Amino acid sequence: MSTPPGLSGGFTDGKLNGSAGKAFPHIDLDGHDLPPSPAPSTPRNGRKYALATELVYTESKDQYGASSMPIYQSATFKQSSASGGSEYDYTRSGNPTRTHLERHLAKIMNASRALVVGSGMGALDVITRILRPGDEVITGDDLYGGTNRLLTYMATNHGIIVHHVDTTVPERVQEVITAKTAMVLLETPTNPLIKIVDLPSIAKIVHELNPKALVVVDNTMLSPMLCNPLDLGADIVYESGTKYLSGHHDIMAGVLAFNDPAIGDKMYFTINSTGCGLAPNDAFLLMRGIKTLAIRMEKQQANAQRIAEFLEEHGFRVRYPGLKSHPQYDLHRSFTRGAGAVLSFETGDVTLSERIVEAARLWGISVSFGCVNSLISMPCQMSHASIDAKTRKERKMPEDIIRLCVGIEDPDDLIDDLRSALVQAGAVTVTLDGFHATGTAAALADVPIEESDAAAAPS
Ligand SMILES: Cc1ncc(COP(=O)(O)O)c(C=O)c1O
Ligand SMILES: N[C@@H](CCSC[C@H](N)C(=O)O)C(=O)O
Repeated sequence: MSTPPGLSGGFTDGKLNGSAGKAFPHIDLDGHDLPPSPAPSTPRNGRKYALATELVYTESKDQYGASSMPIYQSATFKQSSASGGSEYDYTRSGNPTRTHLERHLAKIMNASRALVVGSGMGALDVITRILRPGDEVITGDDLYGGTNRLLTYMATNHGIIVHHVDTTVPERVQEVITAKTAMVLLETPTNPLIKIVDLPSIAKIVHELNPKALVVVDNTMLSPMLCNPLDLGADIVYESGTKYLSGHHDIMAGVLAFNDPAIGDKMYFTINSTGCGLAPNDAFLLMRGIKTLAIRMEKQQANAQRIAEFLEEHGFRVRYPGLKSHPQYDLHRSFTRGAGAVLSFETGDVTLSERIVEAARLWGISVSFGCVNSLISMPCQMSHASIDAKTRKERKMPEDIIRLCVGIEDPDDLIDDLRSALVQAGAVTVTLDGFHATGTAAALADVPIEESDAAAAPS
């Protein structure tokens, strides 16, 4: 699949695409040529320029022409008459700073409308409120722990039937679609096993078999810089603005985007009714973060590629879609513009993984990702701990898996710190020629990822 129209300015494997710039000179990657960018003047949903340009380009509607939209820190607005006549009345219903951000997001997400709420989970909550008892939801068997928790809550308390299937195989989704399927919820790459879900194929299957079912995509792992699910057949795209979009881990935010006005109206109704819209101050910070998304993602992704290659070269089995060894390397490239900055690897031993994580100095032990500083975590004990141990085992989530979320630091510093942590933890054998993964970690590297994932697929 070629790059969708209007999406020039993306990049992959540390290389910028088209007119947006040149590869970082210190990155020696075996780069891949992207399809040529469409003419940058192709207008689409109000976009004229390459994405990197559109991220920073805003048309301020501020009365004083402020170059950065001010924070309208006001709960209420004076109306010109008792019967209305003013654009805003109350910040729960709408606020100029929030509207400015929403219009900007709609533009960069190729949507006709975008809305912002207090967190990524808040966005999913707004979406799932359209479900009714008896409705069926199809989703993955490897997905963010909080998403799993909310869907489990819906199933337990609101009569929603949730099917967890291996969404990396479109036929598994096809097998469970019925007239009752109201929603197919997809995440790609999956968190934390970094499996790739074929969004265009699944969206096509779902719309053919049940035109009423909504295809919902969580784009948190890629951001609009690397993927525009609405162009690939999604009806609703949402993401955690806490991650790449804001980029500094200083706010929580959630973003929703759609093209169908009826969907937008329903989502807005819920946001206004429940009062979960993003506060003006956070809207300001999110807007500020978005302007540097291209440059942050470019650096984070280039760093992630270096780290993934470093680990693989030293005998670890690494899950990262920028590596040719990833079983779905070509599929990922077919509908995205880069591999992102989250990767995971296994050691085969929980205690060993704990030792590595705790020996790291530069890498902070923290949940979340998409931020300027690099993080290391053990998903089964941290981000995915809300999935109970029995379910984790059934879904064959490796308890020892280590997730790395790569930031913008100097990559040599990150590699040095990781190397020291591996040595200190006893995860590698050091020889005069260098060092190599040892014991179970080394043995794991001999088992192709597709084999262990196939073993993990629920029957
Ligand atoms: C893939 C994914 N989706 C959604 C969320 C939820 O976002 P938030 O933490 O902003 O609620 C997270 C992380 O929290 C995530 O990793
Ligand atoms: N204690 C939190 C954990 C948040 S995980 C954040 C992020 N999505 C990640 O994958 O690291 C919770 O229970 O939700």
